[in-house]
Amino acid sequence: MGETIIKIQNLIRSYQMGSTTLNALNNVTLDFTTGEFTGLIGPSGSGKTTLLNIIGSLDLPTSGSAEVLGRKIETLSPKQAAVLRNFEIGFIFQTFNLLPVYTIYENIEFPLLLQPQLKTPQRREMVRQALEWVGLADRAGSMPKQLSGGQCQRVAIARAIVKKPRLVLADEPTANLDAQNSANIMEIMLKLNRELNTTFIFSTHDEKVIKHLRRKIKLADGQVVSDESI
Ligand SMILES: Nc1ncnc2c1ncn2[C@@H]1O[C@H](COP(=O)(O)OP(=O)(O)OP(=O)(O)O)[C@@H](O)[C@H]1O
Repeated sequence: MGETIIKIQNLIRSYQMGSTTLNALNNVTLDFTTGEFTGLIGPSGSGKTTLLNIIGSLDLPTSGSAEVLGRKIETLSPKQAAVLRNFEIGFIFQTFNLLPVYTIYENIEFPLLLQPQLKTPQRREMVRQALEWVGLADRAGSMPKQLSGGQCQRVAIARAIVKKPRLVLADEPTANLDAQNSANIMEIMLKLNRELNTTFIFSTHDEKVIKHLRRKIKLADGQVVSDESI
């Protein structure tokens, strides 16, 4: 059993829609430990992205608490939340979110520039290593538009892991990929999980992701309806 790194307690995230309140998350209590390879699974609108966003300190609970890597998300100032994200959490999105006017190298280097203590030679070595992890060492000088969708997602993975975060949050990472590319990026993430013990939490309804998960948390209408580990 690994160390508990995320503790979610009685979490509610609601949105006011005119006179009605919609509970995107409705009393969620969950723990996550180091080295998990876990998915939040559920139909559209079940609250997967909302939960990932709160864990990633991109959003705040309405009530309840979310403790992530020793910090209570609901108590962080915007600056403290940014520090947590910049230093300790990697993000992967379904739309890749690469910066189109920068090279692949620069895209991967970008999160390292937010850590001023890292000097150029260190950054260069870290980017080189991340490119190798995802099999794109020969494309450092390319622009995102010269790469396929699968290659762009591999760049996004490299960007997420270049700072060796303890936690990677991946929101529907295979949504825009075909079967072969999905298998490929899952293989890369499994390898990172195995070799660096990086904790991965996915939001997904893709069977190509689900079949690799060691823990499956099903959400429906903002609530946890099952939580199974193999
Ligand atoms: N900014 C917002 N304002 C109002 N309602 C919102 C907002 N963001 C999310 N919601 C609502 O919260 C609920 C949960 O949304 P969420 O995006 O977390 O679902 P999801 O499971 O990730 O869905 P999908 O698989 O489609 O991405 C939905 O009913 C959604 O409409």
